[in-house]
Amino acid sequence: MESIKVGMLGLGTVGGGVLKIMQEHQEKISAITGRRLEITKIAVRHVAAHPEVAELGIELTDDVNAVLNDPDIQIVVEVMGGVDPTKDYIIQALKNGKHVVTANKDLIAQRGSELVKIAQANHSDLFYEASVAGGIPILRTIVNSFAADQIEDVKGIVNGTTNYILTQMVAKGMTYEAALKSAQELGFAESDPTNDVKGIDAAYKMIILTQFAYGTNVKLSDLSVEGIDKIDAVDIQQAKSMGYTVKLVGESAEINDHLAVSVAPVLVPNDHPLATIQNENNAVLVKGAAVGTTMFYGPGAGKMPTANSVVSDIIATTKNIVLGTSGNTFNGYRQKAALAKPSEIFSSYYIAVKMPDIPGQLLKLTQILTEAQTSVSQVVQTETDGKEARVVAITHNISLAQLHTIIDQIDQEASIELKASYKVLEAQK
Ligand SMILES: NC(=O)C1=CN([C@@H]2O[C@H](COP(=O)(O)OP(=O)(O)OC[C@H]3O[C@@H](n4cnc5c(N)ncnc54)[C@H](OP(=O)(O)O)[C@@H]3O)[C@@H](O)[C@H]2O)C=CC1
Ligand SMILES: N[C@@H](CC=O)C(=O)O
Repeated sequence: MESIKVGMLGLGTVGGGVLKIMQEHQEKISAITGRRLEITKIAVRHVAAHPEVAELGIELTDDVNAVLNDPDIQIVVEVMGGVDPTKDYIIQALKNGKHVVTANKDLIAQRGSELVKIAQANHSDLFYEASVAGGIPILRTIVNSFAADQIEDVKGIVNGTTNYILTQMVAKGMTYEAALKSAQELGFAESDPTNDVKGIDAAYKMIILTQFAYGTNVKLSDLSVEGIDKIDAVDIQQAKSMGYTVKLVGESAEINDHLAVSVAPVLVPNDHPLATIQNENNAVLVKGAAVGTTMFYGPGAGKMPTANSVVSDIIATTKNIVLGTSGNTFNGYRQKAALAKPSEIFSSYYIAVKMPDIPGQLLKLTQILTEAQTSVSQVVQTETDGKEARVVAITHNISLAQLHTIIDQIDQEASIELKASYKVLEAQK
């Protein structure tokens, strides 16, 4: 059987999983592709840290050019992460006629369309299924199974680390810091977890999902992004007592031909499917005009689930090599859509404030809400020490513009302090 040589950049959490699957499932992969896939070279930073590789007859190097310029290597698997210098390495691989598989959402979200164009010009594949929702085959599903439908909304939990942290805080009463440390030890978090906890990692995934769902390229500054790093445990408990679970939710919706893409902590009703997603698992709800709402669920981070997606891309690329074709996953096919205005985006909101526990104070809050033409479904005083009270209001559906007015008015009222404002997800019908 003919062989196809594969080179890798990176051998960390994901790379280690790719190597394991490629070794253990070699026979099955050969049967499916008709080619023997052979990892011949792996570039890492610290060669001495990977003594196990020499025993496998694989060359380990700290020189990425040894992989990128090897004329025998046909597929380069990039699992080292980061944008620079990784982007240049991928460009070099593509210009050298190699096919590229990557798990790098930071890079694809920021420079994906440029890379796809280079891949197309060089008749190479550039696949990145693992970049969104780890082990869930969501990109290929959108490309293949939603091709005939018109997608109206994509929303879900697309960051494993933050969902793991929130689950541990709610279920085990763990502190935020302890839960983050555990997510890092389990290999879910990025090498620098800032992007995870600040919602940026989820935002990158929503940028890629938006491109796949609507054919439109958006950039990070087009999104409204908030992470979980500022959530107060009091609000998590308060939400719980009101029948909600706090989740970091990404949403990309088409509203009157305008796009609204966001990532933020959201109160999810306990009977909504997203409320049941635990630990590092992810779930993506895709609403199509014809099919209605569908849900895709599975592990969103971690060694083996992510590696499974990477290897499925390696197999897809190999099949293309055998067929003599190339099939770039995607590129934006529409002009940039306008972004939805705050007056077009509607939701119910959870608003938490602190105020002196004196008669007449609550009236000031209700006046602010009334002036913004906002009615509420619930107002509760959640705690008081006799001097200061915490009050939570859940609004009916209002526009984001109305929410901005309410927040501005609260900021101007010296005796009321805004503690939190979160979107409340509609019950799933
Ligand atoms: N972890 C996860 O659950 C998921 C990760 N991803 C993405 O996969 C990619 C890899 O993540 P992960 O495996 O967790 O990362 P790790 O930090 O575990 O591994 C990174 C690897 O890349 C190597 N590396 C880093 N910089 C260089 C460089 N300049 N030259 C050569 N080698 C380098 C490191 O070498 P050394 O070993 O010597 O330090 C290491 O082997 C990232 O893009 C990440 O966002 C996507 C989905 C899920
Ligand atoms: N850090 C990411 C890894 C997968 O993309 C996450 O936690 O989801």
